[in-house]
Amino acid sequence: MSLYYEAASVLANSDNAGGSLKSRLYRQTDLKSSPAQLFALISEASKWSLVLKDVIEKCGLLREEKKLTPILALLLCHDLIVSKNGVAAPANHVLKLAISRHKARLSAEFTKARIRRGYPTLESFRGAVNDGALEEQPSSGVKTKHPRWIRVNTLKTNLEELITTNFAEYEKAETLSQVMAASGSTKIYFRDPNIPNLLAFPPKIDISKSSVYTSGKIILQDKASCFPAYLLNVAPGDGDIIDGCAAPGNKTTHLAALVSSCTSDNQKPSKVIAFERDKTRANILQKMVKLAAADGITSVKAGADFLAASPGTEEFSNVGAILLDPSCSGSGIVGRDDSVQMHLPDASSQSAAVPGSQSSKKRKRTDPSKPKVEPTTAVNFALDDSANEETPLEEDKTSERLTALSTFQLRILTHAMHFPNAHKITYSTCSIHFEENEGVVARALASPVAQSRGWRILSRAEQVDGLRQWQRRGLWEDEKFGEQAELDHDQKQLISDACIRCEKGTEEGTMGFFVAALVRDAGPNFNSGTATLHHTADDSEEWKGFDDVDVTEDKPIRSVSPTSQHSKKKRKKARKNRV
Ligand SMILES: C[S@@+](CC[C@H](N)C(=O)[O-])C[C@H]1O[C@@H](n2cnc3c(N)ncnc32)[C@H](O)[C@@H]1O
Repeated sequence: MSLYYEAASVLANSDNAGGSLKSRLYRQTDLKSSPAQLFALISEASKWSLVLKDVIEKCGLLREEKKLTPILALLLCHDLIVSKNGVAAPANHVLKLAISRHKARLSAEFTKARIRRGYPTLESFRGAVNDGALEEQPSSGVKTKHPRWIRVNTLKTNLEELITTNFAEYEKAETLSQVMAASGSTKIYFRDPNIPNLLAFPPKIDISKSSVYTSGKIILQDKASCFPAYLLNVAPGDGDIIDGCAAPGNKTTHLAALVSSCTSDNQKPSKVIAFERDKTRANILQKMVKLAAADGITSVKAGADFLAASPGTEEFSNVGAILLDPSCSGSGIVGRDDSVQMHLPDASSQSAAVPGSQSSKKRKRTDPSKPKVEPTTAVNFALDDSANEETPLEEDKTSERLTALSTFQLRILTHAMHFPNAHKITYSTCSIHFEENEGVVARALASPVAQSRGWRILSRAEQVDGLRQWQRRGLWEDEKFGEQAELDHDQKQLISDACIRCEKGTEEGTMGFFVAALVRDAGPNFNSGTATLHHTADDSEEWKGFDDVDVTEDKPIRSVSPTSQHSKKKRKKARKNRV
């Protein structure tokens, strides 16, 4: 199948696959074209689609070329008249022939469209399109821009070096809102006040081809996604650290950087042990770890299920901290390629402009003196947090699915509590749902393992500087917890205040996110050696049954709710001592 047919089929998404374009391409294994090439074609064509839709309609292309669907026409027209590389097909290819015979008319209409919009040169037109200046505003009139967050990879460079070399031409902005409102070509950055070594750049900055990215000196990581590793507050003597659900590896490499920065020469170096159950994603994880120069510190357990790791074994005897970022609904993800919205030409359109139609309306003029910005034809696959979810489920918010996910998440969290020398855990999701967030944390705190091992929530006052000051905290939804009678107001208040939330579409410029830290005050060696899952003295029969649930996100989950599995009495007693 040609590149264009493949791109059209991905866009048509006839299987109704969930997730962003990038994650769909990333998952599809039967593609002939490279996912990166397909992504570049689709995202570039989408940027121009508002313009090209008019051009195609004015030429009456779809009436004359019956072989072309609106999507194919748009992709081909983009490559024929916008892309510097032209149509990527042999000269006698049926699609190339179909589009090429209209080149003169399409080019003429394209020129008229440019002049009508007030751009004297093609380069100024390209610049405006790349900056998103031609994008339609939503009907609300409010368009939230999401900054491009960049974490400086301190395993390879440092912040000072980066801003005096790679970003030497960039000016420091005073506020995040300045950056969020800036065009992609504006050279400014904002230094984040909450997370060290984190910078925000204008939303449309294209960094994926730059050597600073391809060399691993920077990681494209949303601010919220930096919270878990930082909240873990890695300290000398913490021992090894597990990342239980690691791919693609943004938090793993962040952890490795933090571990490395607090390890002194005379100390036994700590290791990051990164579990990833999915083999394909584990490959990406391995690449990311290597690129970030975290491979010396990190041991990747490719294809390994964290739930199958036996806490009591020698291999994990030195594990002091655990980061858990399990699969979730992905409802907080801000897909950067959400902007892959094609304005498709109407097949029945006439060659003359329809009065009052979009095509005949005047478009906003932007400053044509803006510096030239080349459109990206990059085939470099920039990996950011939109790839964190292997099966994002934005559309799927049914309570049944949330119950299944939270059952799995609770299982992961309680499993981590069994590691004999672990004394801190962070639990995070990129979900906005209470059931996957505060609900899981509250239920984990009430579990027998939490009770017997002394796990409690890390209060806001105890949190690391930067996150303690973060204003957006957890919430409590009685009706979704279903066991509210057993937690009093103060306990709910303590949990929600200790939990950290981020909301997408706000002036904080983050994705939707949740994180909480759980700690054991007794510290390392507490209860040492007693924990082996399913065989601990502290696991009640009910919780053992619960631990046995076979949970994979790809299949429906056997419905075993902890509510049905527990005697209310036991849970009430447990909760009383907890929180
Ligand atoms: C939300 S993603 C993690 C994103 C990652 N922490 C990052 O920041 O780049 C969840 C990952 O956990 C993996 N996973 C889910 N269940 C697992 C398990 N039981 N053991 C190991 N990995 C698991 C999934 O395959 C997926 O790659």
